[in-house]
Amino acid sequence: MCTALSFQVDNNHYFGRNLDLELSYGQQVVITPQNFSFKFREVANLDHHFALIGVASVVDNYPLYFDAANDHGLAMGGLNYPDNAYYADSISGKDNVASFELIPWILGQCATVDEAKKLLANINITNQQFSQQLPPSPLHWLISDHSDSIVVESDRDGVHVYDNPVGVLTNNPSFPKQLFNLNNYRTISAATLPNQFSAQVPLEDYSRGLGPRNLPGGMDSESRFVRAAFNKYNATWDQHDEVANITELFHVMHSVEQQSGLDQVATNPAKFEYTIYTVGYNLDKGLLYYTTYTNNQINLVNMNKVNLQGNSLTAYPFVNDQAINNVN
Ligand SMILES: C[C@H](CCC(=O)NCCS(=O)(=O)O)[C@H]1CC[C@H]2[C@@H]3CC[C@@H]4C[C@H](O)CC[C@]4(C)[C@H]3C[C@H](O)[C@]12C
Repeated sequence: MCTALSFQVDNNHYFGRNLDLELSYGQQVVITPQNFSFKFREVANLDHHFALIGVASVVDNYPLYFDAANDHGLAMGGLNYPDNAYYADSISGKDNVASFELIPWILGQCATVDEAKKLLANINITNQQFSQQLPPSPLHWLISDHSDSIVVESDRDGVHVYDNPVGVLTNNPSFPKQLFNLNNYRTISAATLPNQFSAQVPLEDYSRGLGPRNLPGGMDSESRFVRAAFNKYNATWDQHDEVANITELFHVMHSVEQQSGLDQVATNPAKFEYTIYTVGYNLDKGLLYYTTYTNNQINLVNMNKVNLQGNSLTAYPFVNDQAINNVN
């Protein structure tokens, strides 16, 4: 399970993502500079492209991105979409892009959601595997720029590119169903509303916080979709203060985190899915902030501190140790 979202506060643009899983793929924070050569299976290679910062497993010097942003402020995350994702064989005349190539192919060339839509117009997401050990993962993708978001789903009936007016994505069911489900929560409110149950039943406003009481609290993907959207739209953002906004972003992301021990893996009952990492990108400045399950401190990696004209990857292992601030 995973959650991703984007939001804007005046001239500041952010993108957040939780990775919820019971195992690690050896992921790190990886910066890909503009002259790193992206070799693709069928579409033309990208020898010169936009620079990327994100979370990836590096295998054979290839960054397999889970989520990333480019130096023009476009961000993208791949989230689990099991049983629905369907990748086809190559089709001649189409842009045949393997599922694991989609993030670098889009972020390497597109500065905006509109440009991504144009590039996606002729796509076929193929079922080629990165390697025998790494078969294709069933994913769908959230793509966001400074003002818009779209969702890409490759289903049995073809590739769909949906406008995403709320800028949130979790997992199953398909995006149109998740978006429709928000209608069921239209009376959830940050304010405590008057008793509408019946004038004949004197119900009391006995506690603060009754307005959003029926916001779903579950770890499942429908609950997280509704909760992430409500919490994002009702969060108190600041026009100017980057630290305040990043702090708020991590509160929203952690409001849909998976606490370890609560989400047992059906196929392996000794394991529990938990929020391995949370990232928050500042899309204007090329910044990647993160926390991990065992390190609540916010860590920052700045893409501009490496030579973005270079041709080799820079990888930073996650800092997983808890940083306790000793006060006395
Ligand atoms: C599993 C994760 C989604 C989290 C999630 O939702 N977990 C629910 C588990 S459960 O379904 O509930 O049991 C997804 C998100 C991004 C994915 C990587 C993308 C790059 C690369 C693509 C290659 O083709 C295969 C290997 C590869 C490293 C991928 C591994 C894995 O698939 C990643 C980590």
